Amino acid sequence: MTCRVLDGLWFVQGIAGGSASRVKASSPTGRSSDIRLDGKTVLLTGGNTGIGKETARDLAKRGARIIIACRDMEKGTAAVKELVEDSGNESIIVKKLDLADTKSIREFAAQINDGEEQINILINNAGVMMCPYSKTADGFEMQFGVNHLGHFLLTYLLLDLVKRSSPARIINVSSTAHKMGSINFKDLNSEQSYSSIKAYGQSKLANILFTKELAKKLEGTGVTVYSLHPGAVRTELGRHLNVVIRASFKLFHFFTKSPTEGAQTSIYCAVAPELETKTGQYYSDCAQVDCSRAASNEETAKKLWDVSCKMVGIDWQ
Ligand SMILES: NC(=O)C1=CN([C@@H]2O[C@H](COP(=O)(O)OP(=O)(O)OC[C@H]3O[C@@H](n4cnc5c(N)ncnc54)[C@H](OP(=O)(O)O)[C@@H]3O)[C@@H](O)[C@H]2O)C=CC1
Ligand SMILES: CC1=C(/C=C/C(C)=C/C=C/C(C)=C/C=O)C(C)(C)CCC1
Repeated sequence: MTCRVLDGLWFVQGIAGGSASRVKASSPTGRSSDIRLDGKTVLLTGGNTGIGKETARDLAKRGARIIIACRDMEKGTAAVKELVEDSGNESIIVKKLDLADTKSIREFAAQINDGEEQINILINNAGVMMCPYSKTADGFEMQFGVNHLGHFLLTYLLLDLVKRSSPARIINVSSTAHKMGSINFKDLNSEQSYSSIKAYGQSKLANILFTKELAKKLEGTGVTVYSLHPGAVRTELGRHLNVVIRASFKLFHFFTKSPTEGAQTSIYCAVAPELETKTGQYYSDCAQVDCSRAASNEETAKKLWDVSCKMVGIDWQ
């Protein structure tokens, strides 16, 4: 089977991407991608809907074994049924993972480490955006807890398996919203004051800082790491946006991407051969792009790493 995902799809650089121009979504070399993933295993968080489900669909069509990690088993089972039917790939499974609970993350990782022989591609995709103030089971602000700390701990717990599966890739789905955030070390959990948009920005900035620091630590291991902005994509992520903003997104439908289009940069980071020698970079519309200065600050990245270790109770040098 040949899958041509990068060819023939026209992407919209979303409103959140800063430009409304249409760009051709092709790899830097302009090649379409018919890469196969037979014999490879992909683990993807939040794969029951949105960008995650479309990423899973594509990678399943390439022959990979797919593990969808999601918090709602009913939704996850429905997604697996749909993806198996569509792709003809029966090697798609769902496992329970609630990133808002470190106990669930540890249980999930233990099951994967016991039951799986390899993880060649780990896609940290799940996310929550601009929710009303709430805390995870461990008392972390929800967006920082799920989007950053949950994936930080998950990656740590799966890393030996990922390393043993090298060449392997870790992909962190961030956002251009990282530009609106800063890491507020004095109040990471937004207990003193909460802005839902700043907290989202902080969590997405943390995704990029984590990517860069992890890439350095993994140099020479055969495991490469990427972060990305998928574009402004019509998914359930906007469920907490107010009605006016949602209506504007509907009105300016032309400037947003479908979930299939929004999945392309994740797929690109997962399969593009030209990325094999690259690590730690940030991508958008299937091309490497610059992230903010704050996201390139090595001191902040190191400090965030150390604080994150303390918060989730691990020693990760
Ligand atoms: N849509 C967009 O325009 C943009 C999206 N992104 C990023 O893309 C990624 C995917 O988002 P998108 O597909 O749009 O959003 P969706 O809301 O459609 O999907 C998010 C997924 O994350 C899951 N999730 C949320 N909280 C948890 C949790 N505690 N534990 C496990 N899974 C959880 C959701 O599960 P459930 O179905 O149960 O809620 C869902 O499967 C996110 O990281 C987001 O920040 C970045 C920039 C723009
Ligand atoms: C909820 C919802 C919508 C909006 C989703 C949006 C607007 C998501 C934007 C996310 C961004 C920009 C994230 C950046 O990191 C639609 C499609 C209008 C349809 C109705 C339901």
